[in-house]
Amino acid sequence: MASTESGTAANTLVDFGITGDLAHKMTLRALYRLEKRGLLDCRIIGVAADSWTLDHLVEHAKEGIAASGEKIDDEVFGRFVKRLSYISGDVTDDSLYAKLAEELGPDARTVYYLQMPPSLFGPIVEKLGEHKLLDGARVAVEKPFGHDLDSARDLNTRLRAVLAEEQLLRVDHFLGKSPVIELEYLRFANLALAELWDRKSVSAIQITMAENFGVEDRGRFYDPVGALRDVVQNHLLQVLALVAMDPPAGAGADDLRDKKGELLRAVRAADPKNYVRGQYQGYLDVPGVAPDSDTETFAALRLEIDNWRWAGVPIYLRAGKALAERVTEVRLHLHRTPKLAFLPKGGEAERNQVVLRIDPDPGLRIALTAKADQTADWTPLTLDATFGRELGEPLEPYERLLQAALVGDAQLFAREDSVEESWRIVQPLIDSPSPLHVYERGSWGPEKAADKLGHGHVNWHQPWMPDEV
Ligand SMILES: NC(=O)C1=CN([C@@H]2O[C@H](COP(=O)(O)OP(=O)(O)OC[C@H]3O[C@@H](n4cnc5c(N)ncnc54)[C@H](OP(=O)(O)O)[C@@H]3O)[C@@H](O)[C@H]2O)C=CC1
Ligand SMILES: O=C1O[C@H](COP(=O)(O)O)[C@@H](O)[C@H](O)[C@H]1O
Repeated sequence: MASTESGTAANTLVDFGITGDLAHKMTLRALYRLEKRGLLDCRIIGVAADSWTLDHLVEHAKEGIAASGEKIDDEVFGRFVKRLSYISGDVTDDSLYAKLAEELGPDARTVYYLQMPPSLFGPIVEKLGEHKLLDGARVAVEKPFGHDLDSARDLNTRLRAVLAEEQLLRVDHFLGKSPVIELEYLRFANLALAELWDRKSVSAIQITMAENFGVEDRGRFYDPVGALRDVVQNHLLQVLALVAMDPPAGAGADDLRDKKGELLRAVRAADPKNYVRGQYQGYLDVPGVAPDSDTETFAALRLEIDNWRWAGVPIYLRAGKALAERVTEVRLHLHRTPKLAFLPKGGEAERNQVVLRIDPDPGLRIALTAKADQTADWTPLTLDATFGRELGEPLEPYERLLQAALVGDAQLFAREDSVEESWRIVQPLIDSPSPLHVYERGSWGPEKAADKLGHGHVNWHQPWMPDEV
């Protein structure tokens, strides 16, 4: 196994897949933005199959960065380009690694970033090992990490045969989102939140990831995957781990990851009876989708956590494409207060809620109840904070993750145990998928999701949307 120097800043980023879609849409822009902030301190060696010239790659990068809405500063872009070189070749071919070794030279402290088809993660890492290119290096691999529990275990075994766990960074871009990172601080640095964060106060947790667009041009990728594997197994369960874990005992990457792993271990394997699958009308016409596809574009499920903090609190997750809004949020419903005689109508007020909006326009809402003068009834009262306004503009997820990979901070990457536990949790839903319900584009998914999962608890709440400007 290669030796590890986790924590040592890299001076070289080898970007496998630099000509691909993710690079074009997101990661080249993230590197450019790091350059603009003065946070990029390495050379970048791009690797892909295309026999492009460096000039072609530079033009392609510039066009992709501009198309993402980023205003390009020529001086910054010039500095960024000076860092770039490009090697073309097939990653299954040994000659590529000979070229790479020559380009790296003896002094490289390298991060290999694999934004590549996942079937190539194993072969690339093994070739790097065979060519003795892994000593002191880190390897960041994109999602998905496996397509079920067995394949995730196999991939772990294969990668761990040549890499120490500290060298392996499993990317989940949700872990780079600032409100997701903020969860740990908000929860544990504020008594006002910390004291109500358990089953004594919380009656249900709902996590929603809604997208108001369909699969568009990604049919070939999406159809064999579906919503459960695409975003629930990874993004939503990672968020749940941060929402529900106990406080880490220290500041190290493993202190946090220990607590996340512990929480996920306490989540019961999902029950197919508490799972609703949907497919939006028109999905079957998307190019690349099988004409009789049974793939879900919507998944809603109820989970339970067997520990002292959360026993008996239903955890609802839902994610879908072509829904009414684009919004991702975490919502805690608190218990009802007693029916006190002096309160309006002597009746029940709405439950208080705590909402963390992850996207768009991250923020925190506390939903309370008041009685306005002159009225005989309850009036909702919300206390809202918008992080952008209060806390300043954050790094974008890929800026943060690429920078963390380069400086050797593993905290924002998923560890082996949490990835495998997440697959264990959703595996029964993969093995026994529930029936598929077709839903209208622009709706909130199949009505079944509300009926079937909500009964006896709380129904899905309309997400908190940013104010119209
Ligand atoms: N696209 C997205 O929005 C997202 C993608 N991801 C993940 O990122 C990874 C990459 O996805 P994406 O960019 O969409 O994929 P693409 O198919 O667009 O790009 C794949 C890259 O891999 C290169 N490649 C493929 N096979 C070989 C080979 N044998 N030898 C050398 N290079 C090769 C391609 O080079 P060439 O073009 O020259 O053939 C290309 O640069 C995947 O794991 C995906 O799941 C994660 C989140 C979002
Ligand atoms: O990983 C993925 O995430 C995106 C959503 O990411 P976001 O940062 O825009 O919320 C999702 O659209 C895609 O299907 C999935 O592969």
